[in-house]
Amino acid sequence: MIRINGLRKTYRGRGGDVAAVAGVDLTVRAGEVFGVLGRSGAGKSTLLRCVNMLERPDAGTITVDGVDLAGLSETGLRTARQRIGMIHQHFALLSSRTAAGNVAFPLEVMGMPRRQRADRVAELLDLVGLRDRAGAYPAQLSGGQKQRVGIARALAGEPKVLLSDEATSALDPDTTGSILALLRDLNQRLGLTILLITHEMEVVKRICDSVAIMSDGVITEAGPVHELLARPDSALARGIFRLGPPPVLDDATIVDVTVVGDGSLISDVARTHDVDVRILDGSVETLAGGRAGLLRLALPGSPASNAAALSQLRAGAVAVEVHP
Ligand SMILES: Nc1ncnc2c1ncn2[C@@H]1O[C@H](COP(=O)(O)OP(=O)(O)OP(=O)(O)O)[C@@H](O)[C@H]1O
Repeated sequence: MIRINGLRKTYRGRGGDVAAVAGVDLTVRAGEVFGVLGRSGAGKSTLLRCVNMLERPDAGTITVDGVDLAGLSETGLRTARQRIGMIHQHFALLSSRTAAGNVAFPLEVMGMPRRQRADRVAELLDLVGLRDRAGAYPAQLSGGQKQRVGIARALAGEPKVLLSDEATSALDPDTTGSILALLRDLNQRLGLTILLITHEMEVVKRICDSVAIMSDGVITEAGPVHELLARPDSALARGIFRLGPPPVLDDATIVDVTVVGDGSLISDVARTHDVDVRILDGSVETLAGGRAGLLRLALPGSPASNAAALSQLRAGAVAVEVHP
């Protein structure tokens, strides 16, 4: 749905040049929630703003739903942008307009007739659970309600893609949870592809199917969350599952096992090989709706004597690391 190739954007300033995006390739598949995770200054906003050409890249191509954005005229770009919604950290609502008025704004720009517009606004406010606040001004709305208005407005042009620029960073944890749940729901109900940027691992854990980790203008790791968890050197896995250094135990095999699902693999292995598996430590998370965990196990005896049990673990787990 979104293809980014060789993207570069450098800001030139008196203090020197800043390569905000220094060569990025990314593919976001249709219907997925894709998160770009990184610290402040990593280049995430610049990357996102290039995807709807609010920022003109210095080099590289961006294709959204098969359309190469760089090749479009200003008029072509305006049309393409209607198919790419965007929501913002600080909501960017017009304070002089009600919730309904804010949602109506892009429809007015599109030239939709008044009667049809009123119906569409009601439908959009319904979609985000805010019909009863249609007449409220932004100053009368909570942060979560403002973001719901922002989401309704972003969906006005029936976009296929929604860009989210730190949409929950200004919200408290409970409200963050409800906005993330809404985004997930819209993703599933409307088949909406969502590309979001965030500095919060929690956002990735809650709704992302795929993730890219960005640092100093480049992507250091990218892919579906469950595939990244299977990579032994994954920074995502290290960020999600935090275990301390393994203890030193005599005559035991210590093994870290990444599992998805209900973790029944561990009891299967214990039963099949009649081995007294102990769980020394563990971290279990719900990721994009599914369970995943990193469990640190101790099996009595050496790795060689546990070869059969280890091979069953390798066959059933996402990743297995045996400590020397
Ligand atoms: N308009 C601009 N002019 C000059 N430098 C800029 C501009 N926008 C961003 N930068 C610089 O580019 C780098 C990347 O910024 P960007 O905002 O894309 O990062 P970010 O990961 O989104 O961080 P944050 O979450 O703090 O916005 C930073 O060093 C920033 O100072």
